[in-house]
Amino acid sequence: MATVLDYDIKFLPGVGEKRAGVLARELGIRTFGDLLYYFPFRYVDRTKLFRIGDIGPDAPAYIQVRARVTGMAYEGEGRKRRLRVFVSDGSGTADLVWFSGTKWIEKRIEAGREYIVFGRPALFRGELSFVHPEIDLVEALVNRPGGGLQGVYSTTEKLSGVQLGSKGIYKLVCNLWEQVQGHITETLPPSVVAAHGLLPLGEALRNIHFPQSQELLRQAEYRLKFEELLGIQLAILSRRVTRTTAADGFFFPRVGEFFNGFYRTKLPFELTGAQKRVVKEIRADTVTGHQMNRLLQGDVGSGKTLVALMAMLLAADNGFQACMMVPTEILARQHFASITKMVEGVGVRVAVLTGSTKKRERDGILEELASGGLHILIGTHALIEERVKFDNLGLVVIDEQHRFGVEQRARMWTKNSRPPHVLVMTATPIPRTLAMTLYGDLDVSVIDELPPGRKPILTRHLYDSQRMKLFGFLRSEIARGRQVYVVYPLIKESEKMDYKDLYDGFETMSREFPLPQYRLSVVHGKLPAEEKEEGMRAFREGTTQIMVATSVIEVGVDVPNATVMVIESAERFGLSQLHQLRGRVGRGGEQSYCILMSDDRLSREARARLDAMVETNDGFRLSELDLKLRGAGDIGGTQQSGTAFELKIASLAKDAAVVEYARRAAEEILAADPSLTLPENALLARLKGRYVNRGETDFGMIS
Ligand SMILES: Nc1ncnc2c1ncn2[C@@H]1O[C@H](COP(=O)(O)OP(=O)(O)OP(=O)(O)O)[C@@H](O)[C@H]1O
Repeated sequence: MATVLDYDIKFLPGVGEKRAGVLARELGIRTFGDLLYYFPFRYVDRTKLFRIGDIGPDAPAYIQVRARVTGMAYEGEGRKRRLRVFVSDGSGTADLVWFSGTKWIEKRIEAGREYIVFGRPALFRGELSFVHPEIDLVEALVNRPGGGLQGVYSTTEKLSGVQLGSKGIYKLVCNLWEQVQGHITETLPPSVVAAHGLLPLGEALRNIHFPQSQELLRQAEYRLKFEELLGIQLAILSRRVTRTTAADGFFFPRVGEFFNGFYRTKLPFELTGAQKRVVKEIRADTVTGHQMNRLLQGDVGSGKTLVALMAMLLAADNGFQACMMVPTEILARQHFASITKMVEGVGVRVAVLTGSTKKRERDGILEELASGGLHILIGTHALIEERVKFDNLGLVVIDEQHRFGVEQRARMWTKNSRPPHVLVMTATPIPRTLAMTLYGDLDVSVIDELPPGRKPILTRHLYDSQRMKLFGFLRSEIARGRQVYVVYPLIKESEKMDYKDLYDGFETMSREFPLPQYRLSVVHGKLPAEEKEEGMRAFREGTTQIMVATSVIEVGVDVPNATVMVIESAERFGLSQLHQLRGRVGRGGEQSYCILMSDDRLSREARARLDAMVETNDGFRLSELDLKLRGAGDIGGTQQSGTAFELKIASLAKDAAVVEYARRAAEEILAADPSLTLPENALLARLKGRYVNRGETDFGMIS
C-alpha cells in the first residue's frame, strides 16, 4: 500500500523537477521516505551564543553570534570582488564576507537590525571574520521545530547549476516533516520496543532531524541504530540457520593421494600447531553435509596459503575442483608459481587465469576446466566471468576478501547448482563487531602462531636526510646475499605524481646501485602483465637483488630470501598497509628489517603510526590502534564498502555495544521463531527482508 512516504520527492514544496534530479543523482533521494531517512551527520548547538570579544584561537570550528549590522561595502575587483558586512555585538566587531551571491545578501541585510550569524570563525591579524556564514534575523529563529540543536546534512555537488547546501536540505526536511508527521507507522513490534526501551519510530525520526534535547537525540539515534542492526543480524542469523539445516554441502570424506602425496613427501617442514588445528577444522566442516563458510584469520606470513592449498588438495582427492581467488594479478601468478612447485610430482593439475591470460592459453584452460581435468584454478576476478565454467566446483578459497565486491563473490556461487564450500583468508585482524557483521555467519579459525625460527622483524624510522646511511645498510645486506624491496606509495593508480616518485626513486637507486654489481627489478600497476611477471620472477629467482615497486606487491608476495623492506614516504600509508608490506620480509630464518623513510615534518597522526610500527610487530595490536587513529568513519568507509549492507546510521566501529545488543535480541527472537512466521513477528520478517536479498548474495545461501 502506497503511503505519503512513497511520494515522488519532486512534489515536496521547495523541490520541483530540477532539484529532484539533483537529490536523486547526488544523494539517492527519490521519495519522501528517502529524505526522511536522510539523517544529519552532526549537530550544532544553536542555543549557544558566543560573544565576539571572547572568540579566540581555541573557539570551536562553528559558532554563532548575535550581532547588529553596522554597515557594508564592496571591495576588490573581478574574481576577488567581495561583499563585506560589518557587525558588532557590543563586545567586539566582526566582518562577514561573501564572494558570490552578493546581490541576494545585499538585499536581505538591513543595517541596524540584529542577526544570528552562524559559521566558521577565522582570525586574521586579530580581526574576526566569517566567510559565507548563515544569517537569520533574530525573530526568524523563534519558530524552528527543534530545541536548539540543528542538524548538519551532507550537501550535494553543483549539478546543472543547482546545489543544495546543508541549510537547503534542512529546510526541505522541515517542509517534509509538516507533510509526514501524522503518517509514520511503527516498524518494530510493540514487544521489541518495550523490551529494549526504544523511542517510538515517530519520536525517533522527529528527534533525529529536530532534536528537542541532547538526551532525546541520543535515544533517537539508539532506536534507529538498533533497528538497522537488528535487521542485519536477523538476516545474517537466519542465513546461518538455513545453511546449517540445509543438507546440500559437498562431502570430502577421503584423504587420498593428492593430500597425502603432498603432506608426506613434499611438505618441507612440520605444520605449526595452529595450522594443524585449522586443517582439522576444515576437514570436520567438509563432512557435515552442510556448506562450509569459514574465515581463516592469521597474521602476515603465518602460513594461511599453505592451509588453503591443503584444503584444495582435499577437494581434489574427493573428485572436486577448487579455485582460489586473489586480488591482484601478481599475487595470482605468485601463488601459481609457488603452488606448482610445492605439488610437483603429486599429479594434481593447477592453472592460473587472469585478465591478461592470452586467448589460446585461456581457451585451453577453460576446456580443461569444463571437462574436469583441471583440479585447481588460481586467478583474479577473471574467475567469475561468465565463460569460466567448472565441471564440479567444490571449494572456493578467497584471499583478502574485503577487496572483492559482494557482487563479484556472489557470482562465484552461481556457477554451481549447489553452493561450494567457502574458505576466506584474511591477514587483517577484524574487530569482533565488525566480523559479526561483515563476515556474517562465517565460522572463524585463527592461526595464532608463526612458523618456528622466525626472528622478529626490526623496524626503524629514518628521515630523508639519513639516506646515505640507508644505502650503506642495503649494500651490506646485499653483500651477504640478501634481497631488498623499496616500495613507493601509490595512492591513486592514475596519479602521475605517484609514478614520478617511483621513477625518481628508481633512477636514484640505479645510480647508487650500478650494474654489473647490482641488478634491479621494477614492478608497478601500469606495466604490461608480462613485464610485471618478468620483474617478479627475476627477483624471486634471485637474479635481481633490489625490487623497486609500488604497493602492488603489498599482499601475499613470498620471497623468503628478501630481508629488507624499505618503505618510502611511509607517512602516506595506513597502518594496516604498512604492516602488510612489512610482512613481505621476515619469511625465512634470517634477521629481517623494515625501514620506514619519511620527511621530518610529520603530522601527529602520521608520527603515531610510524612509532607504532617501530614498537610492535603484532598485527592485532596495530589494527586496534588503526581503528582508533583513523576513527570509525574510515573503517566504515573502506571496510563496509565491500559488504552487502549499507548502514544509514549505525557505525560498526563506533557502535560495538549496539551491535552486541542487536545480535543478542536477534538470537532470542530466532530461537523462539526461526522463520519469523508468528503473527507478532510480521514486522520483524519485513525488517529482515530489507537486508536479506543483498545479504543472501553475500554468502550464496539460496533459500
Ligand atoms: N609450518 C611452517 N613451517 C615453516 N615454514 C612455513 C610453515 N608454514 C608456512 N611456511 C612458510 O612461510 C611463508 C609464509 O607462508 P604463507 O605464504 O602460507 O603465509 P600467509 O599467511 O599466506 O602469508 P601472507 O598473509 O603474508 O600472504 C612461506 O614461505 C611458507 O612456505
